[in-house]
Amino acid sequence: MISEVGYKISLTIITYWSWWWEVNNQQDKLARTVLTVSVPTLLFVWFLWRLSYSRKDRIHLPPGPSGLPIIGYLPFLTSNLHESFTEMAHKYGPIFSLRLGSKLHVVVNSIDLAKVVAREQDSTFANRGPPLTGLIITYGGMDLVWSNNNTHWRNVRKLLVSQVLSNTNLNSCQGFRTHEVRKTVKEVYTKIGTKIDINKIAFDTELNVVTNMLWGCSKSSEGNDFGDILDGFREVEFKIIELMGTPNISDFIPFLSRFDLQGMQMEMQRQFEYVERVFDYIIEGKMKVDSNEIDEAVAKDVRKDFLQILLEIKDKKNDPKSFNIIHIKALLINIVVAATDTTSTMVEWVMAEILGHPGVMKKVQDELTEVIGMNNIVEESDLPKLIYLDAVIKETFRLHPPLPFLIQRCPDESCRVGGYTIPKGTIVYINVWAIQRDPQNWTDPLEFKPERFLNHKWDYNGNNFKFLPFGSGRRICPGIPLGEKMLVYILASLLHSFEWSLPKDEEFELSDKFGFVTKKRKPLIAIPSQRLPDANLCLC
Ligand code: HEM
Repeated sequence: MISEVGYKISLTIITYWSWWWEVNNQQDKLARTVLTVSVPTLLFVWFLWRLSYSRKDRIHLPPGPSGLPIIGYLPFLTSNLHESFTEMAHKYGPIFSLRLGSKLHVVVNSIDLAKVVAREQDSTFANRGPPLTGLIITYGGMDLVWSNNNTHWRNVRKLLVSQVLSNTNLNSCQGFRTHEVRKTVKEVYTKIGTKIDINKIAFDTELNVVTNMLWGCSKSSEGNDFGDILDGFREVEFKIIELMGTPNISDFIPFLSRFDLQGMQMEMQRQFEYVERVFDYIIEGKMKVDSNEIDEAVAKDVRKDFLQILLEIKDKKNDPKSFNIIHIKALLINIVVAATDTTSTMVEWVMAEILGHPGVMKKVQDELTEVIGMNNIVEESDLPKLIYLDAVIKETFRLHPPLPFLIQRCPDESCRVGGYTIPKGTIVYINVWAIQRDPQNWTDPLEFKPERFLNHKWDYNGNNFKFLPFGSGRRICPGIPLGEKMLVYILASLLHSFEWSLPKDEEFELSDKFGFVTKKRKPLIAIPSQRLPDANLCLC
C-alpha cells in the first residue's frame, strides 16, 4: 500500500521533471546536474525509509518512535539516556524499539519481559553486539565482557570464577583486602578536617586489591615502580568508560565508521595504547621471574597469582590461537576496569545517600558501635553481621544501579518477546533503572527506605527480577562475591572510623550522569573527623 502510493508520487515527480528538463533553457548546467542527481537520490532514500516501515508492520516489531530517514531516532537522543528511555517506556509500554541509523534497538522495561530475555531465552540473547570502542579496548572482543557466547568465553569465565573469585581464593586473599582497607583508613586519618574525594579513595583501594590478586603487586607495594606506572590509571579508565557509554555514529551507520566523525575510535585507541603499555610492562616483569623462584614460593605455600596461572596455561596450550598473550591482556584489562569503577561508584553513591539522610547515618553508626565496638576496628569477619548497612547498600543499588541497562544483549537468531519480533542482531537493553523505580514493583519507589531490604529475602544473584544490579542469567556479573565484600568492607571502615560531614560551601545533590557506568554528576566531597576514642586504631 505504502509502496504503491510512493510509486505514484514518484511517477508524477519524474514526469514533471522530464518536462521541466526539456522546456527549461537554463545555462547553469552544474545546478541542473546537481538537481538531476539529488532528486532521484532523495526519492530513493524516501522509498527505503518507507519500505523499512512497511517491513516493520509486516514483522511486527515492538512499538516506538519513527525517527528520520537514514539516521532514525539518533538526533532525538538525550544525554541522560536512562531517563529518556524510562519516559519512552511510559509512552510505548514495557517493550519498545527505536532505530538508530541502520541498527534496531529494543528496550525491555518490565520484570516479565526481562525474565524472557535473561532467563527463558538466555542462550538466544547471550551475545553482546559490542560497540566499536569496546572492540578497540579489547583486541576485537577477546575479553569476557564483549566476547560473544562461545567456547573461548565459557573457558575464560570458568577460569576467572575458579581461580580468582572462588571462595578459596577470596579467603586466601583476605590479607590484601585488610592491608589495603587499613591503609586507606590511615590515609584518611592524616587528612582529618580536609576535603576528601570519596570516589578516589575507594577507587585506589579497590585497584590495589585487584592488582594484588591478579599479578601480586599493587600501586602502593614497596620496592616496585608499579606506582608510577599506574599513576593516571583512574583518569584513563574514566575515559574508557565514558567512550564506551557515548553513542557513536560509527556504530549506527557503519559505512561512516572509517571517518570516525566524533573522533571516538581515535580517542579509544589512545587509551588502549596507554593501557597496553602498562600491561606489557607487568607481563614482561612476570615472565622474567625464574620458574625456580615460583616453585620455591609455592613450596612455601605462597599462592600463585592469576597472571602466573594464565601464563602457565598459555605455555601448556599447543594451539596459540586458543589462548595467547592477547587473550591474557584483554582479560586483565577487563577485570581491572570492571572491578574498580563499579565499586568506587557505588561507595560514592552509598556515602552520598547516607550523608543526605541523617537518620540513616545514625542507624548505620549505631549498628557499627554495637557490632564492632568503639575500641575496635572493623574486621572482615564482622561484615556479615552488619545487617542494616547491607540494607542501605541494597537500597542504594535499587535507586542508582551503576549499569542502568546492564550490558547490552544481542540475539543470535530472530525470536519473539512479549508477542513482538526481535530480529537477529538487534541490540537489546534491560532497563533495570526503570524496573527498580517502577511503582508497580516498589511502594514509594523514589524514596530512600533501606528498611525494605531488611527481610533477608534479597540477594544479588539475579533470581528476583525486581532487583538486578548485577544482571541475571549466564552473563550475570561474575565479580559479585568480591564486589560485595569490598563494598561493605570499605564503607564499614570509613563509617566506623570517622564522622563525616559535607563541606559548608558545597550544595548537596544526588543527580546522576548517564554513562556505561552511571555516576554522580558532581563528585562527592566529604570531610572526616575523628570518631573512635583511640586515634591509634586508625593507624594500625
Ligand atoms: C559493585 C560492583 C559491581 C557491579 C555493580 C557490577 C555490575 C555488573 C553488571 C550489571 C554486569 C552485566 C551483567 C549482565 O549483562 O547481565 C557485569 C558484568 C561483568 N562484571 Fe561486574 N560488577 C561489579 C564488580 C565486578 C568485579 C569486582 C569484577 C571482577 C573481579 C567484575 C567483572 C565483571 C565481568 C568480567 C563481567 C562480564 C561478564 C560476562 O559478560 O560474561 N565485576 N558486572
